[in-house]
Amino acid sequence: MTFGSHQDQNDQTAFGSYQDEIYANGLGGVMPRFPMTYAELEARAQQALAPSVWSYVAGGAGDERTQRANVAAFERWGLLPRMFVGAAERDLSVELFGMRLPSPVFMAPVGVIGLCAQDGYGDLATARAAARTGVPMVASTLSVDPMEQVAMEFGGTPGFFQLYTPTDRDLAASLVHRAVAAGFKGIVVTLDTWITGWRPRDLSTGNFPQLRGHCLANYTSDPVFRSRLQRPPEEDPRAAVLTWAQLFGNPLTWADLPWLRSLTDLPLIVKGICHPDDARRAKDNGVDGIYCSNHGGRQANGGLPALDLLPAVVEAAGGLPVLFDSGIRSGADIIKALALGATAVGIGRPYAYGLALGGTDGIVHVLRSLLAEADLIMAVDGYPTLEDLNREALQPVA
Ligand SMILES: Cc1cc2nc3c(=O)[nH]c(=O)nc-3n(C[C@H](O)[C@H](O)[C@H](O)COP(=O)(O)O)c2cc1C
Ligand SMILES: CCCCC(=O)C(=O)O
Repeated sequence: MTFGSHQDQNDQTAFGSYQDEIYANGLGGVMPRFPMTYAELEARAQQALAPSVWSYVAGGAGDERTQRANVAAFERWGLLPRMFVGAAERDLSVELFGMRLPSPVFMAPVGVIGLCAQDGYGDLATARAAARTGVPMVASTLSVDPMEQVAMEFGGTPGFFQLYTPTDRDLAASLVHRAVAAGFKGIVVTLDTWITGWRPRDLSTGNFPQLRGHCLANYTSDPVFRSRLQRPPEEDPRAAVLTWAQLFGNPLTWADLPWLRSLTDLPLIVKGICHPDDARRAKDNGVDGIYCSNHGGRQANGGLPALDLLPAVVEAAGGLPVLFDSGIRSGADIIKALALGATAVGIGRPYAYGLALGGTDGIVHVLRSLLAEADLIMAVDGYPTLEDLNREALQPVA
Protein backbone atom coordinates (compact mmCIF):
# COMPACT_ATOMS: atom_id res chain seq x y z
CA MET A 1 0.00 0.00 0.00
CA THR A 2 1.29 3.44 -0.78
CA PHE A 3 1.34 6.16 1.79
CA GLY A 4 -1.69 8.35 1.80
CA SER A 5 -4.25 5.88 0.48
CA HIS A 6 -7.27 4.92 2.55
CA GLN A 7 -6.67 2.73 5.54
CA ASP A 8 -8.75 -0.36 6.03
CA GLN A 9 -9.49 -1.91 9.39
CA ASN A 10 -6.40 -4.07 9.13
CA ASP A 11 -4.11 -1.07 8.76
CA GLN A 12 -5.77 0.51 11.74
CA THR A 13 -4.81 -2.40 13.93
CA ALA A 14 -1.38 -3.47 12.57
CA PHE A 15 0.18 -0.19 13.56
CA GLY A 16 3.80 -1.34 13.41
CA SER A 17 3.43 -2.13 9.70
CA TYR A 18 3.89 1.56 8.95
CA GLN A 19 7.59 0.89 9.40
CA ASP A 20 7.52 -1.71 6.60
CA GLU A 21 5.59 0.69 4.40
CA ILE A 22 8.14 3.42 4.82
CA TYR A 23 11.02 1.05 4.07
CA ALA A 24 9.19 -0.38 1.07
CA ASN A 25 8.43 3.04 -0.39
CA GLY A 26 11.98 4.10 0.28
CA LEU A 27 13.24 7.45 -0.79
CA GLY A 28 10.50 7.83 -3.36
CA GLY A 29 7.82 7.58 -0.73
CA VAL A 30 7.33 9.21 2.60
CA MET A 31 10.78 10.28 3.63
CA PRO A 32 11.48 13.27 1.46
CA ARG A 33 8.07 14.71 2.27
CA PHE A 34 7.58 14.18 5.96
CA PRO A 35 9.84 14.46 8.97
CA MET A 36 10.66 11.42 11.07
CA THR A 37 11.50 13.13 14.37
CA TYR A 38 9.53 15.58 16.47
CA ALA A 39 12.36 18.11 16.31
CA GLU A 40 12.24 18.10 12.52
CA LEU A 41 8.43 18.20 12.48
CA GLU A 42 8.47 21.29 14.67
CA ALA A 43 11.23 23.03 12.73
CA ARG A 44 9.55 22.48 9.40
CA ALA A 45 6.14 23.54 10.72
CA GLN A 46 7.70 26.79 11.83
CA GLN A 47 8.88 27.39 8.27
CA ALA A 48 5.49 26.44 6.82
CA LEU A 49 3.26 28.56 9.04
CA ALA A 50 2.72 32.31 9.05
CA PRO A 51 4.68 33.76 12.01
CA SER A 52 1.55 34.72 13.97
CA VAL A 53 0.00 31.25 13.58
CA TRP A 54 3.29 29.59 14.49
CA SER A 55 3.64 31.73 17.63
CA TYR A 56 0.08 30.95 18.62
CA VAL A 57 0.38 27.17 18.21
CA ALA A 58 3.90 26.71 19.53
CA GLY A 59 3.63 29.21 22.34
CA GLY A 60 2.41 28.89 25.89
CA ALA A 61 1.83 30.83 29.06
CA GLY A 62 4.49 33.01 30.69
CA ASP A 63 8.07 31.93 30.08
CA GLU A 64 6.70 28.53 29.02
CA ARG A 65 8.29 26.72 31.94
CA THR A 66 5.25 24.51 32.47
CA GLN A 67 5.03 23.76 28.77
CA ARG A 68 8.65 22.57 28.78
CA ALA A 69 8.15 20.72 32.06
CA ASN A 70 5.24 18.78 30.51
CA VAL A 71 7.63 17.34 27.95
CA ALA A 72 10.56 16.86 30.32
CA ALA A 73 8.38 14.87 32.77
CA PHE A 74 8.37 11.92 30.37
CA GLU A 75 12.15 11.65 30.61
CA ARG A 76 11.92 10.85 34.30
CA TRP A 77 10.30 7.49 33.61
CA GLY A 78 11.87 4.47 31.94
CA LEU A 79 10.19 1.37 30.60
CA LEU A 80 11.25 -2.06 31.85
CA PRO A 81 11.66 -4.58 29.02
CA ARG A 82 10.40 -8.14 29.53
CA MET A 83 11.73 -11.09 27.50
CA PHE A 84 10.33 -14.49 26.50
CA VAL A 85 6.90 -12.92 26.16
CA GLY A 86 6.44 -13.61 22.46
CA ALA A 87 4.50 -10.41 21.82
CA ALA A 88 4.17 -11.20 18.10
CA GLU A 89 0.63 -9.83 18.08
CA ARG A 90 -0.30 -6.70 19.96
CA ASP A 91 -3.73 -5.42 20.80
CA LEU A 92 -3.89 -1.66 21.24
CA SER A 93 -7.64 -1.46 21.05
CA VAL A 94 -9.50 0.11 23.93
CA GLU A 95 -13.07 0.31 25.16
CA LEU A 96 -14.11 3.93 25.73
CA PHE A 97 -17.64 5.04 26.61
CA GLY A 98 -19.03 1.81 25.19
CA MET A 99 -17.11 2.11 21.93
CA ARG A 100 -14.21 -0.04 20.81
CA LEU A 101 -11.43 2.15 19.43
CA PRO A 102 -8.50 0.70 17.45
CA SER A 103 -6.01 2.52 19.67
CA PRO A 104 -5.95 4.48 22.93
CA VAL A 105 -5.03 7.66 21.07
CA PHE A 106 -7.17 10.65 20.08
CA MET A 107 -6.63 14.12 18.67
CA ALA A 108 -6.98 16.73 21.42
CA PRO A 109 -9.12 19.78 20.62
CA VAL A 110 -7.09 22.44 18.86
CA GLY A 111 -9.00 25.66 18.30
CA VAL A 112 -7.88 27.67 15.33
CA ILE A 113 -6.55 24.41 13.79
CA GLY A 114 -8.25 25.55 10.61
CA LEU A 115 -5.59 28.17 10.13
CA CYS A 116 -2.77 25.62 10.24
CA ALA A 117 -3.83 24.23 6.87
CA GLN A 118 -2.46 25.73 3.68
CA ASP A 119 -6.01 26.17 2.38
CA GLY A 120 -7.41 27.38 5.72
CA TYR A 121 -9.80 24.43 6.09
CA GLY A 122 -7.90 22.50 8.70
CA ASP A 123 -10.87 21.27 10.71
CA LEU A 124 -12.13 19.30 7.74
CA ALA A 125 -8.63 18.00 6.97
CA THR A 126 -8.31 16.84 10.57
CA ALA A 127 -11.67 15.08 10.47
CA ARG A 128 -10.54 13.27 7.32
CA ALA A 129 -7.41 12.12 9.13
CA ALA A 130 -9.68 10.73 11.86
CA ALA A 131 -11.62 8.83 9.19
CA ARG A 132 -8.43 7.37 7.74
CA THR A 133 -6.70 6.36 10.95
CA GLY A 134 -9.56 5.51 13.29
CA VAL A 135 -8.08 8.06 15.71
CA PRO A 136 -10.99 10.16 17.04
CA MET A 137 -10.92 13.92 16.75
CA VAL A 138 -12.13 16.11 19.57
CA ALA A 139 -13.47 19.01 17.53
CA SER A 140 -12.99 22.41 19.16
CA THR A 141 -15.76 24.95 19.56
CA LEU A 142 -13.40 27.40 17.86
CA SER A 143 -13.41 26.12 14.31
CA VAL A 144 -13.34 27.53 10.81
CA ASP A 145 -16.22 25.29 9.73
CA PRO A 146 -19.40 24.46 11.63
CA MET A 147 -19.40 21.23 13.60
CA GLU A 148 -22.01 19.65 11.30
CA GLN A 149 -19.61 19.87 8.36
CA VAL A 150 -16.69 18.62 10.42
CA ALA A 151 -18.72 15.61 11.63
CA MET A 152 -19.61 14.68 8.07
CA GLU A 153 -15.94 13.89 7.39
CA PHE A 154 -15.47 11.42 10.25
CA GLY A 155 -16.32 8.31 8.23
CA GLY A 156 -16.84 5.49 10.71
CA THR A 157 -14.59 7.01 13.35
CA PRO A 158 -16.37 8.40 16.41
CA GLY A 159 -15.88 12.09 17.11
CA PHE A 160 -16.18 14.22 20.23
CA PHE A 161 -17.26 17.84 20.54
CA GLN A 162 -15.29 20.15 22.82
CA LEU A 163 -17.44 22.81 24.41
CA TYR A 164 -16.27 26.21 25.50
CA THR A 165 -19.24 27.01 27.70
CA PRO A 166 -20.59 30.46 26.93
CA THR A 167 -22.19 32.62 29.61
CA ASP A 168 -25.42 32.47 27.61
CA ARG A 169 -26.98 29.19 28.74
CA ASP A 170 -29.33 28.95 25.78
CA LEU A 171 -26.37 29.21 23.44
CA ALA A 172 -24.51 26.52 25.39
CA ALA A 173 -27.54 24.25 25.15
CA SER A 174 -27.87 24.93 21.44
CA LEU A 175 -24.21 24.03 20.79
CA VAL A 176 -24.57 20.78 22.72
CA HIS A 177 -27.83 19.84 21.05
CA ARG A 178 -26.32 20.50 17.65
CA ALA A 179 -23.40 18.24 18.53
CA VAL A 180 -25.81 15.48 19.49
CA ALA A 181 -27.76 15.92 16.25
CA ALA A 182 -24.54 15.93 14.22
CA GLY A 183 -23.62 12.51 15.60
CA PHE A 184 -20.81 13.34 18.02
CA LYS A 185 -20.27 10.60 20.58
CA GLY A 186 -19.33 12.67 23.61
CA ILE A 187 -19.04 16.22 24.94
CA VAL A 188 -15.73 17.43 26.34
CA VAL A 189 -16.22 20.53 28.49
CA THR A 190 -13.00 22.51 28.87
CA LEU A 191 -12.77 24.12 32.27
CA ASP A 192 -9.38 25.83 32.26
CA THR A 193 -9.89 28.34 29.43
CA TRP A 194 -12.87 30.56 30.15
CA ILE A 195 -10.29 33.36 29.95
CA THR A 196 -7.06 33.28 27.94
CA GLY A 197 -3.81 32.88 29.87
CA TRP A 198 -0.88 35.29 29.74
CA ARG A 199 0.77 34.39 26.43
CA PRO A 200 3.76 36.61 25.67
CA ARG A 201 4.24 35.33 22.11
CA ASP A 202 0.67 36.20 21.15
CA LEU A 203 0.94 39.52 22.91
CA SER A 204 4.02 40.38 20.86
CA THR A 205 2.54 39.47 17.50
CA GLY A 206 -0.73 41.12 18.49
CA ASN A 207 -2.62 38.86 16.10
CA PHE A 208 -4.43 36.54 18.48
CA PRO A 209 -7.80 38.36 18.42
CA GLN A 210 -7.70 38.32 14.64
CA LEU A 211 -6.90 34.59 14.53
CA ARG A 212 -9.80 33.81 16.86
CA GLY A 213 -12.10 35.94 14.74
CA HIS A 214 -11.66 33.45 11.88
CA CYS A 215 -12.82 30.56 14.00
CA LEU A 216 -16.32 31.49 15.02
CA ALA A 217 -18.22 29.29 12.55
CA ASN A 218 -19.96 27.37 15.33
CA TYR A 219 -21.34 30.64 16.65
CA THR A 220 -22.22 32.42 13.44
CA SER A 221 -24.08 29.30 12.27
CA ASP A 222 -26.00 29.06 15.53
CA PRO A 223 -29.63 30.23 15.67
CA VAL A 224 -29.36 31.30 19.31
CA PHE A 225 -26.17 33.25 18.70
CA ARG A 226 -27.68 34.90 15.65
CA SER A 227 -30.75 35.87 17.64
CA ARG A 228 -28.48 37.84 19.99
CA LEU A 229 -27.24 40.07 17.14
CA GLN A 230 -28.88 43.20 15.78
CA ARG A 231 -27.77 42.33 12.26
CA PRO A 232 -26.65 39.01 10.73
CA PRO A 233 -22.91 38.29 11.07
CA GLU A 234 -22.56 38.34 7.26
CA GLU A 235 -23.62 42.00 7.29
CA ASP A 236 -21.85 43.08 10.45
CA PRO A 237 -18.98 40.70 11.25
CA ARG A 238 -17.39 43.14 13.70
CA ALA A 239 -20.45 43.24 15.92
CA ALA A 240 -20.61 39.44 15.82
CA VAL A 241 -17.02 39.20 17.06
CA LEU A 242 -17.72 41.70 19.83
CA THR A 243 -20.82 39.82 20.95
CA TRP A 244 -18.88 36.58 20.86
CA ALA A 245 -16.09 38.06 22.99
CA GLN A 246 -18.68 39.13 25.58
CA LEU A 247 -20.25 35.73 25.98
CA PHE A 248 -17.34 33.37 25.25
CA GLY A 249 -16.04 32.51 28.69
CA ASN A 250 -18.07 31.19 31.59
CA PRO A 251 -16.18 30.88 34.88
CA LEU A 252 -18.10 27.77 35.86
CA THR A 253 -18.54 26.61 39.44
CA TRP A 254 -19.63 23.25 40.85
CA ALA A 255 -23.15 24.65 40.97
CA ASP A 256 -23.18 24.65 37.15
CA LEU A 257 -22.28 21.00 36.76
CA PRO A 258 -25.81 19.55 37.21
CA TRP A 259 -27.02 21.93 34.50
CA LEU A 260 -24.21 20.87 32.15
CA ARG A 261 -25.01 17.24 32.92
CA SER A 262 -28.66 17.85 32.13
CA LEU A 263 -27.86 19.08 28.61
CA THR A 264 -27.14 15.66 27.17
CA ASP A 265 -27.19 11.92 27.69
CA LEU A 266 -23.97 11.64 25.72
CA PRO A 267 -20.83 10.88 27.71
CA LEU A 268 -19.78 14.08 29.50
CA ILE A 269 -16.04 14.54 29.97
CA VAL A 270 -14.47 17.39 31.92
CA LYS A 271 -11.13 18.68 30.63
CA GLY A 272 -8.49 20.38 32.74
CA ILE A 273 -8.84 18.29 35.88
CA CYS A 274 -5.46 18.09 37.62
CA HIS A 275 -6.39 17.77 41.30
CA PRO A 276 -7.61 14.48 42.77
CA ASP A 277 -10.32 16.21 44.81
CA ASP A 278 -11.72 17.76 41.63
CA ALA A 279 -11.68 14.36 39.92
CA ARG A 280 -13.56 12.81 42.85
CA ARG A 281 -16.14 15.57 42.97
CA ALA A 282 -16.69 15.50 39.21
CA LYS A 283 -17.27 11.77 39.41
CA ASP A 284 -19.73 12.21 42.28
CA ASN A 285 -21.62 14.74 40.14
CA GLY A 286 -22.20 12.32 37.33
CA VAL A 287 -19.55 12.99 34.69
CA ASP A 288 -18.54 10.03 32.55
CA GLY A 289 -14.89 10.82 32.02
CA ILE A 290 -12.07 12.86 33.54
CA TYR A 291 -9.61 14.60 31.23
CA CYS A 292 -6.33 15.32 32.98
CA SER A 293 -4.53 18.15 31.16
CA ASN A 294 -2.92 21.49 31.84
CA HIS A 295 -3.77 22.68 28.34
CA GLY A 296 -0.23 22.07 27.15
CA GLY A 297 1.08 24.80 29.44
CA ARG A 298 -0.82 27.44 27.47
CA GLN A 299 -3.02 28.70 30.26
CA ALA A 300 -1.26 28.99 33.62
CA ASN A 301 2.50 29.00 33.86
CA GLY A 302 4.10 27.77 37.07
CA GLY A 303 2.13 24.55 37.29
CA LEU A 304 3.38 21.02 37.72
CA PRO A 305 3.80 18.87 34.61
CA ALA A 306 0.50 17.20 33.79
CA LEU A 307 2.11 13.74 33.73
CA ASP A 308 3.13 14.09 37.38
CA LEU A 309 -0.49 14.77 38.32
CA LEU A 310 -1.94 11.89 36.35
CA PRO A 311 -1.54 8.98 38.82
CA ALA A 312 -3.39 10.74 41.66
CA VAL A 313 -6.16 11.83 39.29
CA VAL A 314 -6.51 8.26 38.03
CA GLU A 315 -6.79 6.96 41.56
CA ALA A 316 -9.37 9.58 42.54
CA ALA A 317 -11.38 8.93 39.37
CA GLY A 318 -12.24 5.58 40.90
CA GLY A 319 -12.57 3.60 37.70
CA LEU A 320 -13.92 6.36 35.42
CA PRO A 321 -11.98 6.62 32.16
CA VAL A 322 -9.18 9.16 32.41
CA LEU A 323 -8.11 10.94 29.24
CA PHE A 324 -4.72 12.61 29.31
CA ASP A 325 -2.76 15.16 27.28
CA SER A 326 0.04 17.70 27.61
CA GLY A 327 3.50 16.86 26.38
CA ILE A 328 3.02 13.72 24.27
CA ARG A 329 5.71 13.82 21.59
CA SER A 330 6.49 10.16 20.86
CA GLY A 331 5.17 6.63 20.92
CA ALA A 332 7.18 6.06 24.09
CA ASP A 333 5.35 8.97 25.73
CA ILE A 334 2.02 7.36 24.85
CA ILE A 335 3.11 4.11 26.48
CA LYS A 336 4.30 5.88 29.62
CA ALA A 337 1.04 7.81 30.06
CA LEU A 338 -0.92 4.58 29.64
CA ALA A 339 1.30 2.81 32.17
CA LEU A 340 0.61 5.64 34.62
CA GLY A 341 -3.10 4.97 34.30
CA ALA A 342 -4.47 6.97 31.36
CA THR A 343 -7.26 5.21 29.48
CA ALA A 344 -6.59 7.23 26.32
CA VAL A 345 -3.97 9.76 25.34
CA GLY A 346 -4.44 13.01 23.42
CA ILE A 347 -2.08 14.31 20.78
CA GLY A 348 -1.99 18.11 20.52
CA ARG A 349 0.69 20.20 18.83
CA PRO A 350 2.27 17.31 16.86
CA TYR A 351 -0.81 16.79 14.69
CA ALA A 352 -1.24 20.52 14.17
CA TYR A 353 2.29 20.54 12.77
CA GLY A 354 1.52 17.52 10.58
CA LEU A 355 -1.44 19.45 9.21
CA ALA A 356 0.73 22.48 8.52
CA LEU A 357 3.18 20.37 6.51
CA GLY A 358 0.91 18.06 4.59
CA GLY A 359 -2.80 18.54 5.27
CA THR A 360 -4.64 15.30 5.97
CA ASP A 361 -1.65 13.24 4.75
CA GLY A 362 0.58 15.10 7.18
CA ILE A 363 -1.68 14.34 10.15
CA VAL A 364 -2.01 10.71 9.09
CA HIS A 365 1.76 10.47 8.93
CA VAL A 366 2.18 11.95 12.42
CA LEU A 367 -0.48 9.68 13.95
CA ARG A 368 0.71 6.54 12.22
CA SER A 369 4.31 7.27 13.21
CA LEU A 370 3.33 7.70 16.86
CA LEU A 371 1.21 4.56 16.81
CA ALA A 372 3.87 2.52 15.01
CA GLU A 373 6.45 3.53 17.58
CA ALA A 374 4.09 2.72 20.46
CA ASP A 375 3.22 -0.65 18.93
CA LEU A 376 6.86 -1.57 18.29
CA ILE A 377 7.82 -0.64 21.85
CA MET A 378 5.10 -2.97 23.11
CA ALA A 379 6.52 -5.68 20.84
CA VAL A 380 10.15 -5.22 21.79
CA ASP A 381 9.52 -4.66 25.51
CA GLY A 382 7.09 -7.56 25.80
CA TYR A 383 3.79 -5.85 26.61
CA PRO A 384 1.28 -7.30 24.13
CA THR A 385 -1.87 -5.64 25.50
CA LEU A 386 -2.80 -2.41 27.23
CA GLU A 387 -3.67 -4.39 30.36
CA ASP A 388 0.00 -5.38 30.58
CA LEU A 389 0.98 -1.72 30.68
CA ASN A 390 0.72 -0.70 34.29
CA ARG A 391 2.87 0.95 36.93
CA GLU A 392 5.05 -2.19 37.08
CA ALA A 393 6.17 -1.51 33.51
CA LEU A 394 7.87 1.73 34.60
CA GLN A 395 10.71 2.75 36.82
CA PRO A 396 11.72 6.29 37.76
CA VAL A 397 15.00 7.32 36.14
CA ALA A 398 17.61 7.52 38.90
C1 LIG B 1 -3.06 25.80 19.01
C2 LIG B 1 -3.79 25.14 20.13
C3 LIG B 1 -5.14 25.39 20.30
C4 LIG B 1 -5.86 24.75 21.30
N1 LIG B 1 -7.20 24.91 21.38
C5 LIG B 1 -7.92 24.22 22.29
C6 LIG B 1 -9.32 24.29 22.29
O1 LIG B 1 -9.93 24.92 21.45
N2 LIG B 1 -9.97 23.62 23.27
C7 LIG B 1 -9.32 22.89 24.22
O2 LIG B 1 -9.95 22.30 25.08
N3 LIG B 1 -7.98 22.78 24.20
C8 LIG B 1 -7.27 23.42 23.27
N4 LIG B 1 -5.91 23.28 23.23
C9 LIG B 1 -5.23 22.41 24.20
C10 LIG B 1 -5.11 20.98 23.67
O3 LIG B 1 -6.37 20.36 23.64
C11 LIG B 1 -4.17 20.14 24.55
O4 LIG B 1 -4.61 20.22 25.88
C12 LIG B 1 -2.72 20.57 24.44
O5 LIG B 1 -2.39 20.86 23.11
C13 LIG B 1 -1.79 19.49 24.97
O6 LIG B 1 -0.48 19.93 24.99
P1 LIG B 1 0.61 19.53 23.89
O7 LIG B 1 0.09 19.98 22.58
O8 LIG B 1 1.84 20.29 24.28
O9 LIG B 1 0.80 18.04 23.96
C14 LIG B 1 -5.18 23.89 22.21
C15 LIG B 1 -3.81 23.64 22.04
C16 LIG B 1 -3.11 24.25 21.00
C17 LIG B 1 -1.66 23.93 20.83
C1 LIG C 1 -9.45 31.38 23.85
C2 LIG C 1 -8.72 30.11 23.72
C3 LIG C 1 -8.39 29.70 22.33
C4 LIG C 1 -8.21 28.24 22.08
C5 LIG C 1 -7.33 27.55 23.06
O1 LIG C 1 -7.79 26.77 23.84
C6 LIG C 1 -5.90 27.76 23.06
O2 LIG C 1 -5.38 28.57 22.31
O3 LIG C 1 -5.22 27.09 23.87
